[in-house]
Amino acid sequence: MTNKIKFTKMHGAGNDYIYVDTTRYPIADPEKKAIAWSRFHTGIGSDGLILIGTSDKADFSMRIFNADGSEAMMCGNGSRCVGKYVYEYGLTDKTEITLDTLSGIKILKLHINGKTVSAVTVDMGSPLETGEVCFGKEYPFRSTQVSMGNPHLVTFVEDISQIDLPKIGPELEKYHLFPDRTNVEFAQVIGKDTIRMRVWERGSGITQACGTGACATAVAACINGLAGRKSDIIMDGGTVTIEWEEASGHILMTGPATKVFDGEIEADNGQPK
Ligand SMILES: N[C@@H](CCC[C@H](N)C(=O)O)C(=O)O
Repeated sequence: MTNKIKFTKMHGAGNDYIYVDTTRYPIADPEKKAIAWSRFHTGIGSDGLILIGTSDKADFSMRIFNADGSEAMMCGNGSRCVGKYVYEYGLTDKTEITLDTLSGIKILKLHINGKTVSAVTVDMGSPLETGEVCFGKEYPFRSTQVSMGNPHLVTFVEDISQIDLPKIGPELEKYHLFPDRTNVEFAQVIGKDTIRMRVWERGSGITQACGTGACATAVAACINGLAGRKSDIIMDGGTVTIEWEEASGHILMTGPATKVFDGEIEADNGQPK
């Protein structure tokens, strides 16, 4: 007998994940499912898998698995989509939702348009660690490390179109200074408080957008005097607005959340027998 699981494909600025309500469909071996289902030819195709569940500390919980099966502490774009999912699928009628993640409890404020959620503002908390990295002769730039619960390495360059992201992304992801690997962002200031950013994500490769990466980029820009406390981060798949609140020290991320389709998959699809 096959065990069918209902899922929803959603994206935040093009960063696409498979979402499963685990209160209805508990998922065994999520690491293996993330690998199998994220594959484009034999699975559903995605940047990873996001599990929505219950929590004794918050309204809902979120777990995020990259396409290589590794579990991450936080997902900015995913958290906005979880807000849209729980509201539009009737799991809550609240428009302010608490979300339990491995990186702490995040507060989601839903922007409602009729019966749908058009955008979400997430209080991402404070950036945890920041620091400068110099690579000496190996790479001719200075980068800024920022933790948004998960690790980011942000490098500002004069011309982002000159960056060979498929080559340098995986090299920096696994660079010896980063034992837990890192997400890699290259960014270019293109106007006042307007930054173009491209990302190589730890565990998923090039994605169209990264929410925590956008937060890290805005923080790095502010620390390095390249932007003020509020900036627009333009990524391949869309734009998010990041505000680093002075009073609280928290980062507020506002951006879109979009449903693509609902589907059903056999639980063992794509997995080695
Ligand atoms: N795309 C996400 C981040 C997903 C996790 C990341 N690849 C990691 O391993 O830390 C986002 O929108 O924040």
